[in-house]
Amino acid sequence: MRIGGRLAAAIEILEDMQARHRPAAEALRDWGASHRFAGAGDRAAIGNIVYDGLRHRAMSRWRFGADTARADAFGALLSGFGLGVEEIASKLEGDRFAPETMTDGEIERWRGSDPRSAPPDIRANVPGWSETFFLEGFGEDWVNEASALSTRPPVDLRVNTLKADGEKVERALAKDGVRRTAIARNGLRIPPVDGFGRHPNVQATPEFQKGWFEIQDEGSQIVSDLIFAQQKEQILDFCAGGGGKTLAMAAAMDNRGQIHAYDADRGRLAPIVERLKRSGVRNVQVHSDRSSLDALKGKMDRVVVDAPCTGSGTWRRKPDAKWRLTEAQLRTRQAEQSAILDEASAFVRPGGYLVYITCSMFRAENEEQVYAFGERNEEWDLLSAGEVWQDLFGFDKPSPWSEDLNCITLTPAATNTDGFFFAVMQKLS
Ligand SMILES: C[S@@+](CC[C@H](N)C(=O)[O-])C[C@H]1O[C@@H](n2cnc3c(N)ncnc32)[C@H](O)[C@@H]1O
Repeated sequence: MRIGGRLAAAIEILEDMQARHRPAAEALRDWGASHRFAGAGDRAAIGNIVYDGLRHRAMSRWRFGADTARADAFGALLSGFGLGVEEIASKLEGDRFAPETMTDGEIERWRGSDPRSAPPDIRANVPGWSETFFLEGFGEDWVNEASALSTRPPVDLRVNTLKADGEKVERALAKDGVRRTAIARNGLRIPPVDGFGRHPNVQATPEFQKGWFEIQDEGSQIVSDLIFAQQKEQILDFCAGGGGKTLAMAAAMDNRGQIHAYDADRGRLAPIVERLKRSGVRNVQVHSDRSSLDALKGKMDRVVVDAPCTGSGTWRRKPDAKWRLTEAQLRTRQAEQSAILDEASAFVRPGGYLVYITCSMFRAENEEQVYAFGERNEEWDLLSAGEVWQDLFGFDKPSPWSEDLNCITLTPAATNTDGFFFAVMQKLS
């Protein structure tokens, strides 16, 4: 397919998403199933236009003055791919599969609009309602922080130290352009792709099948490190999901001690079994039944709450989610988070630790939850995650956001990772 056909397909998919309120991955998959002639390269290229269209949606629609899939898709080529107006016109010329090229009116509107004069939420490419929530956490830096969520993400790998080391994996994937991550100790990174490029399918490699590495964003690796899981400890991973952090902790513990992995949603927990096997993890007990946790009350050295959240820290990877999220959903997540913190805290032994993690950028889901928990429960102390950071990563790495060295927030702008929040509290008695 030429660029015109790819652009037309992206517009069709974006229209479908808008009309049926469906996630991008689902709309792309259905389009692929009904257009079997399109090869892997075409699908990836169409995906890039769709995802960049969603990443830059607010600014594209503002500049074109149109709330349309067409504005998203042309905006993707202009802002995401960095193509010029003339360049696009010449690429579409004579292509019978291309959509109508940009009209004089559209070009005039695009060129006549100055992005710097756009309202802050447009410059940040986020929903208007979220401005207040970004402002609470990042103050006058909020537009810079939020707009970094519109960049393309890398693919990050965590070397599974139970089976391999960094050099071994780096050698095996050298042709894929992997390099060491800046902060995470066992991380490798394949940088974001340009233009129509696509990342290699590293999950298809024999090294992945052998369990040498996992796909895990560097931010997720860093917070897994900050949990500071110690060999011989008893740890409850209360929101284990597919086990991303469980696996990282198991490797940090060198398969010693015991991790109990639980999730309220059995479907989300299910993949963990296969992943544990592939990774050679032997110190994890999976609990799909809540009642099987009863015997652990008051006995755990650490309890990890990787809470359900808005996922605003992952908008680089899931830009459709930012346009679907509502303030009401954020409020629902907050209520869940405080209930889960209260429930999970009962498993911590006196002197033990409660770790709270989200992949949200919003203070309302992060510091506010931790401070409110402290007010409800006086026998807990908020510890300095900043000191653990310095012990683990030193002083020469990109710095996370931290009001007081206690809680830590990673962001694409600050640490070049997905957005993550980390806090740890100790039970005094
Ligand atoms: C951010 S995800 C966990 C991701 C996972 N820890 C990882 O690293 O791959 C949050 C998880 O919390 C689970 N969850 C939601 N409500 C819960 C509850 N009341 N108790 C336990 N888990 C819950 C969800 O099913 C979801 O899998």
